[in-house]
Amino acid sequence: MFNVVLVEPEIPPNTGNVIRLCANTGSRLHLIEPLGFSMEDRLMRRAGLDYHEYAATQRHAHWDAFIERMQPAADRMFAMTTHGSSPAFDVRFQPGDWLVFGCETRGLPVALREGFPTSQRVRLPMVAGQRSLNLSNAVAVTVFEAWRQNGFAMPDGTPAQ
Ligand SMILES: C[S@@+](CC[C@H](N)C(=O)[O-])C[C@H]1O[C@@H](n2cnc3c(N)ncnc32)[C@H](O)[C@@H]1O
Repeated sequence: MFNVVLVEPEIPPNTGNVIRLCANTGSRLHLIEPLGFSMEDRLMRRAGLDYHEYAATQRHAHWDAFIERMQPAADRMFAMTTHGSSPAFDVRFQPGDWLVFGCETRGLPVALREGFPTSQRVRLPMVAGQRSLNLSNAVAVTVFEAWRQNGFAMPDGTPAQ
């Protein structure tokens, strides 16, 4: 349904959580390398993921390789960032949208973030003075909001159970 893009994630359990979230919501996951860990990392293994949960995960050598391979529509990509000016709950998400998240310590690279129109730099609300949400929590909130807006439909049009 949606495409989740993690740019250079660093912490295995976060990516493990996102792999499971994508499997549970019918989303595709794109991991932009370099990753801060091996997919065989014991902390990834500890996430206890089943083989089928990896099925919707693709790795890309770097951002430009991702763009060249997937050809995402520029107007349907959203940079999820604490520096965003568009509140996530005001965006009208569509099936197939690309939701782009930064890494745990650095967030999205500034040049990449500023390549998005301000209307596509999207923020989740937080209490004033807080720094950021955990990466996998930010992905979960965003995917469920996007999915909710689209009636919790699956790619083949059937409703979720
Ligand atoms: C732990 S945060 C990164 C924190 C980093 N120190 C920074 O300043 O961006 C990891 C990612 O989660 C997403 N995220 C976390 N909190 C968010 C928020 N309030 N709004 C939008 N995205 C958020 C962003 O994609 C961010 O790059």
